[in-house]
Amino acid sequence: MPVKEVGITVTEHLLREQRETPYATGAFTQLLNELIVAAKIIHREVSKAGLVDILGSTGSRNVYGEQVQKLDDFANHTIIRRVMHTGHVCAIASEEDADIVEVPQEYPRGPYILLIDPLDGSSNIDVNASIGTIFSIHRRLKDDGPVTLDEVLRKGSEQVAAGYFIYGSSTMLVYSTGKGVNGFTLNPGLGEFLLSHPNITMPERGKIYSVNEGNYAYWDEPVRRYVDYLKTPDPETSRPYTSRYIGTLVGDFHRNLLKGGIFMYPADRKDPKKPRGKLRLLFEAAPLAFIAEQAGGTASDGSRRILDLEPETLHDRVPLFIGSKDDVVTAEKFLSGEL
Ligand SMILES: O=P(O)(O)OC[C@H]1O[C@](O)(COP(=O)(O)O)[C@@H](O)[C@@H]1O
Repeated sequence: MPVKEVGITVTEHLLREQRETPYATGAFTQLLNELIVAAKIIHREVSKAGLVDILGSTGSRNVYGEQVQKLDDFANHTIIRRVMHTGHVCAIASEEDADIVEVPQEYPRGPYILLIDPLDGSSNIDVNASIGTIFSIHRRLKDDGPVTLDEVLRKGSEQVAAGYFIYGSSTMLVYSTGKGVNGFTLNPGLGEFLLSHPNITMPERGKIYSVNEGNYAYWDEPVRRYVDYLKTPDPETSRPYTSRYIGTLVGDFHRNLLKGGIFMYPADRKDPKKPRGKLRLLFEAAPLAFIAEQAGGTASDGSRRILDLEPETLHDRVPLFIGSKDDVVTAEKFLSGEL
């Protein structure tokens, strides 16, 4: 792969990848281009959120019993509407929808299944902190006919692509099709995502840890010991690590992707209904694990590789330890009792 030219548009980058993919039909490029249009529309609403009636809740609750924020709803419908008519997807699964959203038979349908967390970091929408959109793309198993749940409940290692948009100090797209990770920044003047972070690689070990320490009392003992270890001074291992926690998975992951470090959302005993933590395997953990591994990092549930986990239901939750390889491996050693 020739040296990436910073500043090329994401469409040019996609077309180059397409040219290097013998069986490519252009369907994937067009699907991602529609996702990008949806993200630009969401970016526009996010950037003026304080001025228009799009903050606050819709008053309804999602499949997890969480308040649905207006921007959640807007993002969900914007993505589904844009992607539905491309002719390249046969089904969409969203964190905000209880069931699979199948593309009606009368619509042109394609080989891809799109999974989305339309607006990640809902708790940060009203306070102007970074939020994001996470996506994961699978190729369907069957040639046609109704899409069945087993075609959607797939291991993360079967993803053909994954990525996220982050709406922060700038709006960025970070994605991978399994050939490394690249980052693009939206130039609002041009309305184009331009290559700004070619071939992102995650440092082997970081100096940052991100976790909601407010849950400390509810963690298992090994998790507490690991976090205590990170806070214990030892210059040789750059400890104590610095604590950083935005409370938006995409934001915390993105920082650690660029600077190194570990993000954790361990299982906790706070809510017996959620023994396996808060984050969703299909919509959050698997797509970010795909990016992490493509950038030389890793992701586990504390003992097993996230990309090997077989989802049982659409809305499975999973503990998540993701980031620099050495840091996640050390965390796993604490959780297994080796350390
Ligand atoms: O407020 P908590 O418990 O620390 O949880 C924060 C985590 O929950 C999330 O907001 C969950 O995602 P959603 O906003 O998509 O529901 C993550 O982005 C974030 O890492």
